[in-house]
Amino acid sequence: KHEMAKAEHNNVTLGMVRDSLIRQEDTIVYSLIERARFPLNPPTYDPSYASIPGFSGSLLEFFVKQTEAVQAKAGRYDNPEEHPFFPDNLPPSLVPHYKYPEVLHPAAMSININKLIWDMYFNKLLPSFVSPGDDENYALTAARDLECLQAISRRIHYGKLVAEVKFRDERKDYEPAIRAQDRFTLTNLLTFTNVEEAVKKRVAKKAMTFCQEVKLGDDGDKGKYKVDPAIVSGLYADWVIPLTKEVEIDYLLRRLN
Ligand SMILES: C=C(O[C@@H]1C=C(C(=O)O)C=C[C@H]1O)C(=O)O
Repeated sequence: KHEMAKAEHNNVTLGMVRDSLIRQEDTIVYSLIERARFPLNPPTYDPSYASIPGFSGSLLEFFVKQTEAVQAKAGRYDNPEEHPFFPDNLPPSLVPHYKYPEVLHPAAMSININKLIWDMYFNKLLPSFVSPGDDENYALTAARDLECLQAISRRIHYGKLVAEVKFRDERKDYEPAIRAQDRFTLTNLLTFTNVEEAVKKRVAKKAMTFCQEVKLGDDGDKGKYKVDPAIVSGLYADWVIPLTKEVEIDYLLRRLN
């Protein structure tokens, strides 16, 4: 059903987890492409745009909170790989409980850095890759924003599984650093610069491939992309990779609790 089911029997490898991270790159790139179909559409984020009875906040916040409530009832957040942006007051799941294997240390449950992801997305990323303007498609715009947020959040919080596999593989190296709560040593242990470089290169290449305007015949206007590939690889370099490592460290610091 998902990577963590395999980890239960200790047969998940770092390579398998990395394969999932690679597959998630596609989802993230495509979600950005779909959001970039719309301009910024500022009223989506303006609390004074719509007066929704019984709700105070922007249309975007309304859309996310309501969507997360429905998805919670459908069982989405029973999956340890999924993290809500508004975890307080989420309704309980209404579906038969799927027994997810206890792969991660229980302390993993308390790790949710979606506030950081939310702020990065709306304050830094969104203005950098969509065109200014307003086409009044606010509900669709909010739906595309949530797709981007959920894809990015899932990838970053996968750092918990990456950290668990690394811990199991090299317990003797990680234990002393965890007991010392030594962030610096943990960061050195879990960092694979060659892998990070490969991630940034591959993401840029995927953006070049997925984002290009496909023309029949050769009418020569090369180089036009739906989303600037440099912005996509910049997202990984500046946010996705650093925040994934933050999750790895937060998880490892709690691993021996
Ligand atoms: C996710 C991992 O941990 C770190 C984070 C990486 C990333 O976010 O892409 C890549 C390599 C590591 O520095 C990994 O080792 O695969």
